[in-house]
Amino acid sequence: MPSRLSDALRAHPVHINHNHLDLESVREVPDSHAWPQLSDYPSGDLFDAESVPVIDLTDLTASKLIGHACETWGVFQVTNHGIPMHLLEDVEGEGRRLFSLPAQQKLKAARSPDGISGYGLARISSFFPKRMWSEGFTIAGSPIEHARKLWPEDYNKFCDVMEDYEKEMKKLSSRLMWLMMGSLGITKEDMKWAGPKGDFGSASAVLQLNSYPPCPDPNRAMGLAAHTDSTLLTVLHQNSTSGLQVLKDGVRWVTVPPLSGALVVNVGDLLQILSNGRYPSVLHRAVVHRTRHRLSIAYLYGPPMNVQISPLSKLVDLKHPPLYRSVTWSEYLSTKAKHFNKALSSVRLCAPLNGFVEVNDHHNRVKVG
Ligand SMILES: C=C1C[C@]23C[C@@]1(O)CC[C@H]2[C@@]12CCC[C@@](C)(C(=O)O1)[C@H]2[C@@H]3C(=O)O
Ligand SMILES: O=C(O)CCC(=O)C(=O)O
Ligand SMILES: [Fe+2]
Repeated sequence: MPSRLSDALRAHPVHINHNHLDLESVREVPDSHAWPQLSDYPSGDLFDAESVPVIDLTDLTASKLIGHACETWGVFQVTNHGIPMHLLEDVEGEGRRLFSLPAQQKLKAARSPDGISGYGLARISSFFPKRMWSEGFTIAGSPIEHARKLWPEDYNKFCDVMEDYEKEMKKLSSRLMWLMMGSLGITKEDMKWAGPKGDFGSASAVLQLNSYPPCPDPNRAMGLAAHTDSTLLTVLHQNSTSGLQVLKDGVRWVTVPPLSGALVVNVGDLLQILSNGRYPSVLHRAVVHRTRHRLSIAYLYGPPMNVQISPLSKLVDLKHPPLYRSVTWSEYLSTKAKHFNKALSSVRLCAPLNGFVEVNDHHNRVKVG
């Protein structure tokens, strides 16, 4: 059974031609990038009656607020999270430096079909007939091999910043996990895989840098198509240009506004499984802007590759039967690579008794063009 992320994904190579159009230079959206139908659900923006919760992590009631946000939104923003502002600026700066390299240089570090790290289009691109208006760079483990291809003489700064950022994100994600678990009444005794110190020391994670160049006709293009993350949770830093939208109550897209210094936290599919459906993963997408370049950095956080994740026994009883079979992150990523938005339903055991519709059911109704 694969114990490394790279081995888990090797079984499902994704063949995408990364040698794509230079999006910065085109004046019109070409047919290859024109999405026929972007109005699957209305997106309110300025008229949104309610907005994504913003939670101060030093608030004594943070755990309760987070639990409520996970149940009702599947996403929230955190402030006072302890990540130094200069590190957020540095990671954004290094991301910008990478994406502003000439296309030919970036392609030297292209992700291989059976690889996980490197430059290229989003993995989910292969499920869509149209191209997305974005490019990405994925880091799993050390970034050195790919960074060296981008900057043969000058890769240290990039690697140092990314490694510092990953270290800080790992600590923050462990803290967020306990705040989430606390809100479900789960303690260290219930989560042995959190390790003897309870710090989720052997958790796995991937860092994904996303770049969304300005687009001449943003209503016809899609930055990153609607998806849920296969994670326990994702921590996202976005620059000052908005674009991230979440599907609220299965009926409308709500923009997550950039707040200086705040970080966005998403519930992923594995947390939906672990919480036995109490905290559903959030369907989200990124739209693009006519004149502004958008950048985001996602820290995709999951359990150790080979730990079986199943509904926590404290959350299972006669009224709440287990909704999912157990699955490792490694197996789940392979399933996602094969079945995309049907992955969660494919590990489902039975329909919920409370009649609530799981987010995955909405996926099947999202028009993908
Ligand atoms: C660990 C992973 C999650 C991810 C697939 C991947 O193997 C590496 C990149 C991740 C990412 C980032 C952009 C959106 C997403 C759906 C994708 O295409 O690649 C996620 C994947 C995921 O969460 O399933
Ligand atoms: O750019 C964004 O806001 C979303 C990125 C995202 O969803 C991802 O990397 O998984
Ligand atoms: Fe995502």
